[in-house]
Amino acid sequence: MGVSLLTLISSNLGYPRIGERREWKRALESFWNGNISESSLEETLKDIRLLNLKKQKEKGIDLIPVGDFSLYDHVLDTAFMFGYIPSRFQHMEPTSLKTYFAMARGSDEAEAMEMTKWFNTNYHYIVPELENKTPALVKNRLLELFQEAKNELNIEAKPVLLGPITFLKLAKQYDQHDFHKHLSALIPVYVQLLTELAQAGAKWVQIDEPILVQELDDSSIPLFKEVYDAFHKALPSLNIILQTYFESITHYQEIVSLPVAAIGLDFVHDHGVNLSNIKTVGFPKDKILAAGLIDGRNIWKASLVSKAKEIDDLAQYVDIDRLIIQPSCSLLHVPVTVQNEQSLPSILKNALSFADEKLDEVNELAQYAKGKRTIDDLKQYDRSYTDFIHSSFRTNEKVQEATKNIGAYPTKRLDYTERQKLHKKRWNLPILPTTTIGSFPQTKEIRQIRLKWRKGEYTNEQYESVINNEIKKWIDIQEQLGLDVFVHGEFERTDMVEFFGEKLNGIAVTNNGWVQSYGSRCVRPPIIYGDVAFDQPMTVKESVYAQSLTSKPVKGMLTGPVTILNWSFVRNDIDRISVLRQLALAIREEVLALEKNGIGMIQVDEPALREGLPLKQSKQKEYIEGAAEAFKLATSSVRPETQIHTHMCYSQFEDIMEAIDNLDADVISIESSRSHGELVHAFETYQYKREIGLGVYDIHSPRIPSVEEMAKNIDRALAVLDVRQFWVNPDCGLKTRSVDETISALKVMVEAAKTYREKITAAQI
Ligand SMILES: CN1c2c(nc(N)[nH]c2=O)NC[C@@H]1CNc1ccc(C(=O)N[C@@H](CCC(=O)N[C@@H](CCC(=O)N[C@@H](CCC(=O)O)C(=O)O)C(=O)O)C(=O)O)cc1
Ligand SMILES: N[C@@H](CCS)C(=O)O
Ligand SMILES: [Zn+2]
Repeated sequence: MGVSLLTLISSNLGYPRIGERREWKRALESFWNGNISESSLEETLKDIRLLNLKKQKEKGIDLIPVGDFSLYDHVLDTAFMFGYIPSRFQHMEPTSLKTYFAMARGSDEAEAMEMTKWFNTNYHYIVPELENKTPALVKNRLLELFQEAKNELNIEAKPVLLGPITFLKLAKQYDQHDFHKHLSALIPVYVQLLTELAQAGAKWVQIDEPILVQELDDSSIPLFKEVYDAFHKALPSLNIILQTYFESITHYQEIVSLPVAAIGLDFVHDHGVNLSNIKTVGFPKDKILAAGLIDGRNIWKASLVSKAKEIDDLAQYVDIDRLIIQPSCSLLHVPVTVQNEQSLPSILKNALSFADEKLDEVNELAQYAKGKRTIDDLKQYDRSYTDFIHSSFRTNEKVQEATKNIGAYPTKRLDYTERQKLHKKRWNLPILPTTTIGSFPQTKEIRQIRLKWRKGEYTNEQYESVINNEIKKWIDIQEQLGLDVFVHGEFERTDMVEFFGEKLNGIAVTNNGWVQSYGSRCVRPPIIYGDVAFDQPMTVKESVYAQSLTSKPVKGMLTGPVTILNWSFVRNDIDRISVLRQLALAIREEVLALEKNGIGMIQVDEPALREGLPLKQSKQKEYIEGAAEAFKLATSSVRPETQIHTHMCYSQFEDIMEAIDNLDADVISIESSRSHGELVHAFETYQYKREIGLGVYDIHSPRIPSVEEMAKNIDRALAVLDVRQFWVNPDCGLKTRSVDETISALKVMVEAAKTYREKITAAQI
C-alpha cells in the first residue's frame, strides 16, 4: 500500500451495457430468436464494449472499468465464471453460451434460476445457487476483457468484480451454517483470478462489496478481514479498491482498516454518514479514498460548485493526491446520453445529466482537484440547473396546497371482513378463482403501430381501433380459456410506469432514456420534474370498453404511487414523501373515475414497494408507513363493494408481510414460483387473512409448465393458506410472452385450478 496517485484522479465504476440505441438488446434478442449466429453476436457485443471504453477514455476517465459489461447480468457472470452451475444444467457444456443463457432464461428441460432485485434498484440479478459445489476458475473472463482493452485500445483498464462476501450473501441453495466453508473455498479461486490479472499487468482492481452498506452483524467483519488479508498477502502490490455504494458503510473503522489500497464510498446516498465518519474517526493516511461524488442513480446535473466544496472539505481529512473522484455507483442505473433526447423542453433537457454527461462532471471535478478549474469555471456549468430549479413551469399551487392538507383525505375503509362478505355476494366467484396480472403480449405489431401513431402515420382513431381490436380479441380468449376475472390486457401501454408518466402533469418521458431492467429488457424511467397532477382519466376508456364485452368482471388496472415514484427519476428539490403524496392524490382521482364508470375491481400494482425499502433497517419503518399511507390515499376512497387488488413481484416479501397487510387491499397477487416456494414459508408464521394469489408459474421463461408443476405450487401454497382465500394466477404480467406461449400456459393454469377444485369438492362430499 502507500500508493501515490501522481496524475491519476478520476474513475468510473461501471458503464451502461445497452448502447446508445439499445444495440446490445437487439443483438441478444436476434441471437435468441435464431436470426444471428453466435460469432455475429460476439462481434456486435465487442463493438459495443470497445465503443464504451473509447468513450470513457475520451472523457478523460483515468480508471476505466472492464468486467462491468455483461451478456445478461454480472452476478450470473460471477457464478458462471466460478463454475456454480446448478445441477439441472449440469448436462450442458460448462463454458458455453447456451448454458449461460439457459441458466438465465430457462430451457425446455430446466427452469431458469431465480431473479431478484439488486439492492434498492430496478435492476435484477440472477441469484446464484451453490448446491455445495466446489468453485473453480472455469474461465477468467476478466483477464480476457483486460487484455482486450489493452490490445485493442491501449487502455490499462481496471477489472471490476463482485466481492466474495457479497456474492455469497446474495447466493442461495446452501446452508447458512456453511457460509464460512464456502468462503474458504472461494478465497483461493479469487486469489488465482487476481494473480492472473496482476501477471497480465493489471495495477488496479475494483472489488464490489455493496453488502457492506447493510446492517451486518459484528460476526461478518472478521470475514472481511480474512478475505482481504488473504488477497493482500497473495498480491501485496495489486491496488485493490474495496468498493461500496447505495448507502453509508456500517463498521466504518474496521472496514477502512482493511489491507486494501483504496476504499470506495458513496457520498451521495449516505445521508452524510460516510463524511461524518471521516471527520470524526479519520481516514487512514496510507489509503486512497475513492469518493463517489456524482449521483449514479439520478439524472439531474450536479452542482459542481457544491461538489467542489465537498472536495475541499474532504481534502482537510485526506491528502488531495489520495483522492479519486468518481460516480457514487455504476452508471448502469442511468441512461447513456442526453444528446439523443429531441422532445424534452430545453429548460429541462439542459438540467439533465445521463452517463456520458456524468463522466464529464467527474472529469471537471478531477480537473478542479488538480487545480485546473476554478470555482468560477464551475459556476458556468451550474447555471442551467439553477435556471431550471427556479423556473415556474414546475409549480402547481393547488397540488402543493392539497399535499400540505393531506390529513383531510380519509384513508379508512369499512373493515376488511365486512367488505369481503359484500364482494363474495357481488361476484360469487368459484373457489380458487383464476385471473391474470394485467398485461397480455405486447407484440411487435402493436409496438410498430404505436411507433407509426407517434410519428403521425396513424390517426388517433386508427390507433384506438387497433387497441380495441386487441382488447376484444383477448376478452374472447379469456372467455375461451374459462378464466374467472378478466383484464383488458394493457395494449395501450408502453410500460406500466411510463404510460402514467406520459399522462400526468409534472412528469416528462424521454425518447431514448433506456436503462436495463433485467436481461435484454429495458425501461425508460419517467422524469418527475414538477408538481404532479391528475389531468384527465387515463385508463377508463379501455377498461370500460373491455367490461362492455363480457359479463365476467374486468379488473381496472393502475400503477400505484409508490411504484411510479420508485421507477422514476425524481426531482431532488423537495422530499420524496411530498412527491409520493402528490402521486397518490393523482391516482386516487383515477381510481374514483374507474369506479364511477362501473369498474368494480380495481388493481393498483405496487411491484416496487419492497424495492424502495431503505437498505438500513433503522429507516425502514418510516418508509413503510409512508408507502402504506400513499397506497391507502390512492385506494380507500371507493365504496366498500369495490374490490381493491394489488400486485407485487421480483422481491423478497417474507420480511414485509405486515406492511403488505397494512395496505388494506382486498386481494393481492405476489410473484412466487421462481423462488421455488420460499415465500410460502412466510405464511407459516404470518397469519395472512386476506385473499391472495401466489404466482403458480414463472412468466419470464418461454417454457410451458405442466399441470403437475402448477399443481405442486398450489399444493405448496394451500399447505399454509386457506383454500377460500387463494387465487390462481401467474407470477406477473404476460407482456413479454408470445401469444402462443401465453395461451398454452394459461390453458394449463385453468386446468390445474379446475382439477384442484374438483378434488376439493370430491373430498368435501
Ligand atoms: C414489471 N417490471 C417493470 C419494471 N419497471 C418498469 N418501469 N416497468 C415494468 O413493467 N421493473 C420490474 C419489471 C421488469 N420487467 C420488464 C418487463 C418487460 C420490459 C420490456 O419489455 N421492455 C421493452 C420496452 C417497452 C417499451 O417501452 N416499448 C415501446 C417500444 C419501444 C421500442 O422499442 N420501439 C421500437 C419500435 C418498435 C419495435 O420495433 O419493437 C423503436 O423505437 O425502435 C412500446 O411498447 O411502444 C424492451 O424492449 O426492453 C421491461 C421490464
Ligand atoms: N399489471 C402489470 C404488472 C406488472 S408488475 C402487468 O401485468 O404487466
Ligand atoms: Zn409484476
